Amino acid sequence: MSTATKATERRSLHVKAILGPELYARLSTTKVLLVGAGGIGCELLKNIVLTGFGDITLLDLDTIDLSNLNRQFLFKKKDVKQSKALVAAKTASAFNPNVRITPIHANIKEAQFDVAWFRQYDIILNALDNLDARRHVNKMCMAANVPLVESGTAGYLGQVQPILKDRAECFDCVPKPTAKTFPVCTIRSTPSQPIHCIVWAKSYLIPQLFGEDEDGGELDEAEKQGENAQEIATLRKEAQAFKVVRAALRAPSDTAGSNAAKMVFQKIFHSDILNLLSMADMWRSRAPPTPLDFEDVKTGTFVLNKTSSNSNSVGGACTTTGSSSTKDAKINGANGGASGEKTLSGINGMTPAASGSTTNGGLKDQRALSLQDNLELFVSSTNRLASRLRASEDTISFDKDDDDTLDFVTAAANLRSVAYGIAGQSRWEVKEMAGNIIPAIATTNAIIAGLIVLQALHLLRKAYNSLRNVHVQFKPSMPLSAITMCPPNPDCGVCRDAYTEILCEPALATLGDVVDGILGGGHGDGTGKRDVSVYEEKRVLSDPDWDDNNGRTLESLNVTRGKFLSIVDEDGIYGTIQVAVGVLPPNHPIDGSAIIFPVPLPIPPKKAKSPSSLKRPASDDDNVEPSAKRVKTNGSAPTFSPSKKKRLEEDGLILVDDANQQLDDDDVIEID
Ligand SMILES: Nc1ncnc2c1ncn2[C@@H]1O[C@H](COP(=O)(O)OP(=O)(O)OP(=O)(O)O)[C@@H](O)[C@H]1O
Ligand SMILES: [Zn+2]
Repeated sequence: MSTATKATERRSLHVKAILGPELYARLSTTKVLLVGAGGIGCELLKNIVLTGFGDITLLDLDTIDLSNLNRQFLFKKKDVKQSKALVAAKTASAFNPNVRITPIHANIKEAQFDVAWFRQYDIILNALDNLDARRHVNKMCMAANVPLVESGTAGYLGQVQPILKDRAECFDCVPKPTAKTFPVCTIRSTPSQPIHCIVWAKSYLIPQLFGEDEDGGELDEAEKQGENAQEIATLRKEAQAFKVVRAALRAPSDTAGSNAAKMVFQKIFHSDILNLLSMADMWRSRAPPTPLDFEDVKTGTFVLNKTSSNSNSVGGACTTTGSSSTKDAKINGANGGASGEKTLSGINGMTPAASGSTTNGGLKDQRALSLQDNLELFVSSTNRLASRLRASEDTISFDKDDDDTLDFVTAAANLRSVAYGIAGQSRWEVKEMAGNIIPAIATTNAIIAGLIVLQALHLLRKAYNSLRNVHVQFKPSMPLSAITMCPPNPDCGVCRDAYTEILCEPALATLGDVVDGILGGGHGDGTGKRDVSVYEEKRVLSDPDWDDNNGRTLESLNVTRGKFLSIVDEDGIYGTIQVAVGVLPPNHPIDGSAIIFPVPLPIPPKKAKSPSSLKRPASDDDNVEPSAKRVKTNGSAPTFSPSKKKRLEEDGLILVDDANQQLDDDDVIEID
């Protein structure tokens, strides 16, 4: 026996003693899937290897970034840009010579990872950082009936949730916390905090300048609806002005394009602010903004309190009750002493490293930026983005890791902050706020990874009474709270559905054949032919009054491997049947049937509810009813031209027209 093997044996003595010989022996053949090799994933991989799990599949779609190295300790600097799954598997294999780790560099949502693939595992451990992937794995685990341990951390906070179909709540049983919301007016007209300016730059300005062109359709529509004509005229003027600067940003750099950055600046920080000032009602209870002037800022002669003289009231009063902005802010060295009295430093927003200086101390990203710094950054980042548009990119959207967009958002948000007398932010802070980043804490990840293993062991032992939802919380008196599992939410649109699977050739199987086959001919099976609607995600493929797609193949409807058909009972008597689409086995005869149906057919549970409370198949982000009254589709996903509001909402923000408006709690903040 080699020395290494002896050392491993010695080390496993403790684990064996704790787990007992039976469970310990079982672990070596237990097939575990670990999804995510990031902060939690690295800790967890180390834990399960050392616990004695012998057959691990590790899946992650990403490559290693330099910024991962502070906490994802399975990676070294030389590994940057390599696959996380491959490197983590290689590093952790050395911890136990008996472990087999199969790395997969892929997205867990890919079609190849269908229900049959999930079913091969004894347990699945999630170490993900986004809701979409979490929801996907949760649903696949419901379909495959495999236990799952879900987890997440956000700074000092963390959570572990064991999930087992029919026994405990699934990930979607409980609505997630509502996203941070801002009234539209606060973002568009009356910001009072740095975050308002950052959201404006990231979610409004970037799409306006670098996103898809707006067709003005929504204004035509608003006009038809008889909305305030004057306000619509103002918005049209604004849209027209955006068209001009958009064109300049795309024009060759030796023509109008050379001046594009200045044009954008003058439009958004001068003309638009003058327009806003003309709405006198808006500034009755709050300090008005100050228009900025490009040349004055550039030459250092800009004076902050140079207010607008235009005071025509055109209404448009905003219902938001934003606090008035403080106008005694100072511009930090902005004017090179030209006026002396106006200096806007980072004020509250300044990091210690940056305090007192614009040029020295701390990391480059953490220093406070002067007004002139911001102007320079604005011009250079606008020019960089414009040259990308001219070169090849049709549209550019914000990405915290895209330096050009981050620089642009930093500069634009800070310039707007100057206009509104709000504290400026360092690039670092803007990245954190715009990217919704909560700094990851390695210790929290480590605690959570340990708790995941404990819950996984309970699941494998079938010690269901020992399962707990565990929270790591910021309470010194009780840093951990363990909550007894709740039964599934009877209204959950994911785990209360009946899951089944067909194996088929999607190019031959028709929608009608699949649905008829699943419903079956009579009692004791799929409960027979009845009025149903059929969906794929949010697409309606058929309903009792519309069967145009029934003769079409699944392939032509884009319902292929890894996807689900949801069969919803229109009378509200039975629960929804979720039909997972899988592939025919390799030995299936060429002249065999195009569809293999499950035996026995699924029996959807009877619902206690009235037809009026019909629930659509769960989806991740809207509250549309399930019935066939939704957008019908011939197979391709419906396309929208999202309004500005919608786009802002897609950024994770719910925009309300009025600060008092009630919100649905369907939207969620992700924790990572
Ligand atoms: N759909 C997915 N399929 C596979 N892996 C995924 C998927 N979504 C997220 N992941 C992986 O989950 C891991 C989450 O880890 P973590 O929260 O530490 O994120 P990170 O990207 O490493 O760090 P940061 O976001 O702070 O830069 C990441 O490695 C990410 O690539
Ligand atoms: Zn559920």
